[in-house]
Amino acid sequence: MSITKEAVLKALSYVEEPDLGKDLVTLNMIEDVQIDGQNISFTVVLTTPACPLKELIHNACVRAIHTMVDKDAQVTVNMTSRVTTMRQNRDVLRGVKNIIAVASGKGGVGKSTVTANLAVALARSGAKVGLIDADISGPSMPVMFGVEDSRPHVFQTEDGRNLIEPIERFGVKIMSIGFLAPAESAIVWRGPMASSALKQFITEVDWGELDYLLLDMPPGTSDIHLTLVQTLPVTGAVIVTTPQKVALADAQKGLQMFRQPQINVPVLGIIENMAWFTPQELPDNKYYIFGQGGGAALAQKHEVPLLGEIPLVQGIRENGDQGIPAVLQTTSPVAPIFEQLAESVARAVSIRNNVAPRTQVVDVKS
Ligand SMILES: Nc1ncnc2c1ncn2[C@@H]1O[C@H](COP(=O)(O)OP(=O)(O)OP(=O)(O)O)[C@@H](O)[C@H]1O
Repeated sequence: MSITKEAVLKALSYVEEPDLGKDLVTLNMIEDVQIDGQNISFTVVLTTPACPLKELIHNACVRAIHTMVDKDAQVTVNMTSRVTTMRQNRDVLRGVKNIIAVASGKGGVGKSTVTANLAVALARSGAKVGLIDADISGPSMPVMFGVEDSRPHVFQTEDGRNLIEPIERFGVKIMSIGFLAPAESAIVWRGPMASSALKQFITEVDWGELDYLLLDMPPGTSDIHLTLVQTLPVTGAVIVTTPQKVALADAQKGLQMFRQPQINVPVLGIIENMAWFTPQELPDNKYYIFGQGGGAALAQKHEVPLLGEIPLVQGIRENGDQGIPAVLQTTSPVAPIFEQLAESVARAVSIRNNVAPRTQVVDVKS
C-alpha cells in the first residue's frame, strides 16, 4: 500500500515539541510533505533558529515515521525556523515580532555587555535582530560595537515621513543616543527629554522586519521604564544580576517592577553575570568571588528560569572595550556560553508566545 500524506501527518502528530507541550502538527510546524515511493520528506518549522532541541525533534520525527508508517522509509527532515510572535496590533514597530527588555536593578552588573553579546549570538543563529540602547544616561553600545563614530542617516519615506536608518554591525541593527550626541553631553538627556528621545528611537527608526528587538534598559526603575511600557508591548523582560547580595536585592526590585499590575510584562528569566571568576591562564578554574548560587535562588524564588550564568573573564571586558563582542571570539570558551544564553532566551520567548497572554500597552496617567 502506498504511503499517504495523511499517514505521515498522523505519525508526526505523535511528536511533541517538548517546550511547548503540543505536537508538531497541532503547532503547524510541519510543511511541504513530499512522498515518492518509500522516500518521505517534510519540513519542520521551528519557532527559533537557535533551537537547542533541533536534533531531538529531528530524531523523534524519523522514529515516528519508521514506527507508524514504514520501517524502511527513507526519511528526510528539513529543519527551518520562523520566530513566533503574539503581537497582533502592530501600530508601532510593525515588522517587529518580539521586544525583549534587558534590565538590571543595580548599575554596573554587565547588563549592556550581556545585551550586546546576546544580540550578536541571536543574529549569528540566523535571527533578525535589533538593539535599542535605552540606557540614555550612559549609552555604551556605540563603544561595545566599535561604531562610536557612526552617524545614522535620516531619509524620507514615500509618504513624506523622516526615518532614521539604524547602524548595522555584526548583523545587528543598532540605535543609541550615543549616535546623536557626543558621550560627554549625555547628561542633558534626562527626564522628559530622554523619554521623548527614546520614543523617537521606537517610532522613527526604520527597523524593518525583526525577530527580536532588544532594549538595553537603564539600571534601576525610572520614567524611562514607564515610557517603554507605555509606548510598546514588550514581549518579556530578562533581568541581569551579579551574585552579590546587594545586586540580587536590586534585581528582585527590577523583577517586581515588571510584574506590577500596571506594567505586567512577563519576566522571561534571570541571567547571572560574573557568576564566577576564571583566570585566562587557568580556564578550568572557577572562583566564586561574589558568592555562589544567588541567581539560581532568585530564579527559583520567583519561579522563572535561570537563563544563563556568565563568568567574569578578562577577555569579555577587553572585547567590549575593543568594540568586538566576546561571542565573536569563536576560539574563546566564552563564545559557547553566550550562544547557549541566546538559545535559552529564544526558547523562553517562544514558550511565552505559546502560553502567556499578550502584553498590552499600558495606559499610565502621570
Ligand atoms: N562577564 C564579564 N567579565 C568581565 N568583564 C565584564 C563582564 N561583564 C561586564 N564586564 C565589564 O564590566 C563593566 C560594566 O559592564 P556594563 O557596562 O555592561 O554594565 P551595565 O550593567 O550595563 O552598566 P550600567 O549600569 O552603567 O549601564 C564593563 O567594563 C564590562 O566590560
